[in-house]
Amino acid sequence: ATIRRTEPTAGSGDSARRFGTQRVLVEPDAASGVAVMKFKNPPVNSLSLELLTEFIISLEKLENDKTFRGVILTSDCPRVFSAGLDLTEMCGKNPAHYAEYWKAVQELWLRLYLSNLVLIAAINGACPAGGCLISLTCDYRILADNPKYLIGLNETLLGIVAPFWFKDTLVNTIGHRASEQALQLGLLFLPAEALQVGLVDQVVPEDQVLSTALSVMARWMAIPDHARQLTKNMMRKTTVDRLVKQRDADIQNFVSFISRDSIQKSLQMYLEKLKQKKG
Ligand SMILES: CC/C=C\C/C=C\CCCC/C=C/C(=O)SCCNC(=O)CCNC(=O)[C@H](O)C(C)(C)COP(=O)(O)OP(=O)(O)OC[C@H]1O[C@@H](n2cnc3c(N)ncnc32)[C@H](O)[C@@H]1OP(=O)(O)O
Repeated sequence: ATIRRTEPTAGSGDSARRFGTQRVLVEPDAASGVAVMKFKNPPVNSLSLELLTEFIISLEKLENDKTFRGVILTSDCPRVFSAGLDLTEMCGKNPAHYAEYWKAVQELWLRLYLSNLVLIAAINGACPAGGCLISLTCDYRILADNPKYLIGLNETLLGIVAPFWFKDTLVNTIGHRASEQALQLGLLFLPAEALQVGLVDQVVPEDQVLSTALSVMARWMAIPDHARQLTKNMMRKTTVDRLVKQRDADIQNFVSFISRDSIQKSLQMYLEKLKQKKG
């Protein structure tokens, strides 16, 4: 993927020179040190290998540019934040592909979860499974108050299982008992329920998600970076190290699990159901 610069937005000067890749738009505002990263992989921002790769490249570019201290993650696709992992990457492929794909999923989580940036999820659409995981890696989550925008780790509804580091991220957010129930039942929460259980930090009208994210960002960026970053690291490093210590085993575990005939059948059936739903 190549990072492309696009023309500055009208009347904004250099600080809003947009850049990004085909599937990840980056709208940086150097003056405030905040960049907005938008997933743009229509129709539902499914986390394909390409999107994961481009996301990692764009995130790394922002982390290496000391101008930026905070990033807001949001969607350029209407009604959907992200539909989660791209199911077509996990069925009908070969073990080598599954391994490559899972390594990219791990990489995205590792980079987001321990990022030195302030990360705020401006959730402007449905946020199941892998989409929910991305929002959980952020420091703060704002969800649009729309009953269609469900959020949760619903993997069991597909007949698959969220791996331990998905589980750990949820437990770190909503606690063990709430996570135990949510993961086993594959719960997708309505905005009010997500707020109540602590899965999101704020629920606001749809047209206020981004402005709310910007004002929350200002509050987080008022904290001296070094102190905040060390504190974030203290809170999250044990969780991250659990995966780092067994990344290859986790990949092998994924490949053997996803390659099972029964799992392949569940995923195919689930994809078919998604397509019938439209018919
Ligand atoms: C012990 C454990 C060991 C190892 C680990 C084991 C397994 C690893 C996996 C565990 C982690 C998995 C995480 C995941 O993210 S799995 C993906 C789960 N995602 C979902 O369940 C969401 C499915 N999608 C939806 O519910 C809806 O699409 C959504 C997001 C609400 C939007 O609805 P709508 O706007 O009506 O759009 P459509 O449903 O019509 O979809 C449009 C189009 O997109 C296709 N599509 C939707 N979601 C996905 C997806 N996740 N991947 C690929 N494609 C998707 C859909 O089929 C439609 O396609 P079409 O061709 O008909 O246009």
